[in-house]
Amino acid sequence: MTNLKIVILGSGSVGKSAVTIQYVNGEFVDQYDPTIEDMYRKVIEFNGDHIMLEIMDTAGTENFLVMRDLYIRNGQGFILVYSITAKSTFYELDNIKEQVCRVKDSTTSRIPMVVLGNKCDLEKDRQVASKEGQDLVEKWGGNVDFLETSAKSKINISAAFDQLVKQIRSKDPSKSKKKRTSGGGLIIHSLLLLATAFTQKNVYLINVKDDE
Ligand SMILES: Nc1nc2c(ncn2[C@@H]2O[C@H](COP(=O)(O)OP(=O)(O)OP(=O)(O)O)[C@@H](O)[C@H]2O)c(=O)[nH]1
Repeated sequence: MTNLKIVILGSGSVGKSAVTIQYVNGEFVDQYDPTIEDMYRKVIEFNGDHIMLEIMDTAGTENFLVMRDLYIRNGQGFILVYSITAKSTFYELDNIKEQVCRVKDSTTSRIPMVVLGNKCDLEKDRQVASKEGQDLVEKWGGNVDFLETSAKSKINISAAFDQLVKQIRSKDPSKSKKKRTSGGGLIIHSLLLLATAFTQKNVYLINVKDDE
């Protein structure tokens, strides 16, 4: 089974955990409990294949920002979340996107990325117009998807992850490389995979939540 590593990024209290838990467990968490880091797993079917999603829900609070580089390095796809009720969380996305591109040493055209304007059930408290979200991803270029979501009302939650998986599959650089990989290349590739798995074990062991 293929494993895909997804990282959820965004400021504190925008709903990263709520979106993830709604997707994985189908329930809405009402109370606010700041995340340090949590890892969730969910098996999905995509184009006839079974895929294990490993979803890393990261900390939005300042104290844990140094960990972000590590998660980004290991991630294959990124969900950037802001809250439509807090303008500052929207402004923060430019920095987060830059950080992802810097750590991955790549651009949005090659990095699978979806932007979520969460808490869209709170229309009366809206501070960020839908068009601002759409304009942001257009400014970034590279076919980044944008959706407004509600973890509470279960709006666009599955769609967000589906779109990300679709991007990971279509932007996957290994697909084009596979054809050209020689025997030596394969050994190096396997060693790299082993090294990555070892690093990830250390990272993910901190606090693993598992829906299995
Ligand atoms: N109305 C509404 N509330 C939401 C929604 N998503 C999250 N919340 C609430 O917002 C608060 C923060 O949600 P979390 O999921 O903990 O936010 P977070 O981004 O993981 O926060 P950190 O762990 O600090 O990074 C909680 O009280 C949630 O119940 C939503 O879609 N609608």
